[in-house]
Amino acid sequence: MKSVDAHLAEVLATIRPLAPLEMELERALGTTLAEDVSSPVPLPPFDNSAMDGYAVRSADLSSIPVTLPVVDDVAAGSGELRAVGPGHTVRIMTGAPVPPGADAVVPVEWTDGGTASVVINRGASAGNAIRRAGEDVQAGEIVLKSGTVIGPTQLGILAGVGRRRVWVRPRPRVVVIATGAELVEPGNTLGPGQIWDSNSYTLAAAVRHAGGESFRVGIVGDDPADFLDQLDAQLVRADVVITSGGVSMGAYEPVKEALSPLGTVRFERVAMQPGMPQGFGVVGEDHVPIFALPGNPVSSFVSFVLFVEPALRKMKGLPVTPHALGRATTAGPLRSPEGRRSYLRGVLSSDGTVAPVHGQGSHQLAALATANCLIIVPEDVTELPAGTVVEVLPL
Ligand SMILES: Nc1nc2c(c(=O)[nH]1)N[C@H]1C(S)=C(S)[C@@H](COP(=O)(O)OP(=O)(O)OC[C@H]3O[C@@H](n4cnc5c(N)ncnc54)[C@H](O)[C@@H]3O)O[C@H]1N2
Ligand code: MOO
Repeated sequence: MKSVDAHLAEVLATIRPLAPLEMELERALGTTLAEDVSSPVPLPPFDNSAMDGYAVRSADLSSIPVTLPVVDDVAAGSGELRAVGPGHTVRIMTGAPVPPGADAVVPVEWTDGGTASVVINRGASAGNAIRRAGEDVQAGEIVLKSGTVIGPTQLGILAGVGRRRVWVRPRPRVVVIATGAELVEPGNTLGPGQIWDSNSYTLAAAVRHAGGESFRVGIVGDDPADFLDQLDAQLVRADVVITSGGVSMGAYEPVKEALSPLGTVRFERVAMQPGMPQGFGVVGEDHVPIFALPGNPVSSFVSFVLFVEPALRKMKGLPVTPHALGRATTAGPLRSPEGRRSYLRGVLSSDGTVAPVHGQGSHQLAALATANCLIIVPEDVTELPAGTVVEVLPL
């Protein structure tokens, strides 16, 4: 059997980072910056007031209280500024440019709030409540480097330096196709032998969680020709395709039957539990990568975590580092099949112990939903007593 590590290495050798494209800022959340972005101007662009109050010459406040005539009013956005001469003051609002002559701002709370003249009850030294031009960013300074994932605050600084469009590697577009004649869309009534399709929901959500854009395609039955038709129709909008089901040894395995003859998708047994049957390769003229994941709900999810998530990172242009594993002490005994690496579903507690959830079958989706980690049991280990230190992969 092929090792988990060898399978991941083969997947990553096929996957390429998506080509950068120029995108409207509004759409750029979750994408990866593909250029260094600098500011064309200093930020703030001009000295401005940090408070609502009065712009003064600090030397005029040498004896307190002092009454000064108010010669102007400057709101944020004011373009025309009258200089503050000796013995004068100008009423100023937060964010408004500091007029020439003034070297300090006195907050309104330290005054009687007058509009024609004002009584100032407290002194202020030069620079008080003034935000200097360039204090945040110098003109020409790089504010975000290529390779940064754009979150809300990164989007904010891009707007803050005046960008409308940016070069990014987009979020991978992932088409998710569930296969199986027994599957019914949730919300519909189950007939005999039927179950609700959960995999396409889990996988599409996992894609979004990992920073991709997912398209859940309606259920495909057990006919390989129908599957190929659906796949063909979807390829135009796919950077990657994920299918679930139809890859093992049964009489009706549409994914395997449809893709095997192409010669570009390999179906193999990977030495893991769950998730042993795996298909991976490329399809269509554009060689779109396709993950043909096993149908058991826990198997398809674990396969996503181990193989698809790193592939999406690579497509986004991010470094693919090995999964960050933690260590924990087992709260109960564990079992694992000989020769396969187990990813048991567990609950990791803050005291550093990890307990396997009740229900370790590959079909036990409810048990999976209670887990917060995968407990890794190496290939050569079949039993572990309680109290053993194990590696865990947080979910
Ligand atoms: N004779 C053998 N039988 C099986 C083997 C084997 O090596 N020899 N491998 C087993 C393992 S391990 C797995 S994993 C599964 C993989 O099966 P398939 O990928 O072909 O998936 P299906 O047969 O279509 O479905 C398996 C199971 O999962 C349920 N399922 C499928 N799709 C969904 C969905 N979208 N939502 C919810 N549940 C789904 C399906 O009803 C089946 O119960 O094969 C074993 N058999
Ligand atoms: O390898 Mo299967 O994935 O046990 O359920």
